[in-house]
Amino acid sequence: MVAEASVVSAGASVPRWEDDPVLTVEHLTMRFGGLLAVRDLSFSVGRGDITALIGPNGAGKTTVFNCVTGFYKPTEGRIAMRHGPGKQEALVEEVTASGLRWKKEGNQGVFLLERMPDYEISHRAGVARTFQNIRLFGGMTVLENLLVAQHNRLVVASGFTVGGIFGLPSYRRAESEAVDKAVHWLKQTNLLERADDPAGDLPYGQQRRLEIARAMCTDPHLLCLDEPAAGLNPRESQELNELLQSIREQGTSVLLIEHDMGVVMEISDHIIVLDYGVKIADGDAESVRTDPKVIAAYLGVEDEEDLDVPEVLEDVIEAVGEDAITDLAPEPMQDPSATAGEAAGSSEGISKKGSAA
Ligand SMILES: Nc1ncnc2c1ncn2[C@@H]1O[C@H](COP(=O)(O)OP(=O)(O)OP(=O)(O)O)[C@@H](O)[C@H]1O
Repeated sequence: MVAEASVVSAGASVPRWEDDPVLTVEHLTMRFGGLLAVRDLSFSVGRGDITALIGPNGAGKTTVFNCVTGFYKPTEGRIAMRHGPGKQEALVEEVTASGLRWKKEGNQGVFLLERMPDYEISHRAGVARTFQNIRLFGGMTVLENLLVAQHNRLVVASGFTVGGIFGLPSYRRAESEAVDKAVHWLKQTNLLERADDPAGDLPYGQQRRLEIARAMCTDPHLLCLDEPAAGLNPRESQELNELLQSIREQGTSVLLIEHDMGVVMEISDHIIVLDYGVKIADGDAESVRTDPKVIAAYLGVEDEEDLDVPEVLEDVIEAVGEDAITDLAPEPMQDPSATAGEAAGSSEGISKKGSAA
């Protein structure tokens, strides 16, 4: 059950994700040579929400993920991650103007991800990700994979080796906390029984869950998942839904790219739809599901098809030109019993559909 999608703020209804965003993407553009993969894209990811980024193949979803997680440097745009509640507009503007990459003040913090290298994005800004293709250490055990994810913290606790070699109490404490955290996420992902098995021996669905567990061991503020349901059977997809909802309940915001609409519509608080690198819809599941632009993008509907022009007529138009057949076309049939309003309504429906494609 997803939470209420909007809050009333200063008398106006503002979507919750605009009011308390963990991440804002503003005017993001990404070019690859002559190819414009993402064009002037802006959206917010609400704190504590599951947000889905969807769209047909090649729409630019992974490119957006790669910009957010520092694998690509955007051509233009600002990507602001926030720790602590609220929009923190003043702090965002201050960091932007100062040329700094990030700034923390008490329990608040702003991180401009487009200025940060990928390791700082995960380590400082608290953004973790998984990939379309599973990237585990196949020869290590399941537990070791989760301890490697906490390597930075353990290295610091070891005083950069000395404490680890001599087994200082601070290191032993950090090591035991790391194991506790790993066990917590092994339980959450139903993998505790496989803790000592090589990760490469796990079935595909379990490897996907292990990737999520590994990302969660870094205590992220934002978990980015690239097609987590790809290749899962229906039972595994259902388990994934439950896992992601439980991650949200434990306070981590989730941003996911997903083609499985069953997963997206069931668990998402907020959905952003891309097509050809441009945002075509942004709202809750219900508004996106029924948006004609989204339906058209997914079905690959062209204007003419949308208006029910038969394929043969398109061929004729191509052969003789549109002007030549306009004169021949009969007047549209009208039900004599229809009122003027109904007739106007039906033509408006068509024009809306047409403009939506
Ligand atoms: N490194 C790159 N160099 C050149 N072109 C790229 C690169 N990465 C992505 N593209 C192009 O950018 C466009 C968007 O690709 P992207 O992978 O972001 O789409 P997507 O929505 O994630 O697609 P899919 O659902 O198939 O994964 C595509 O035309 C793709 O070929």
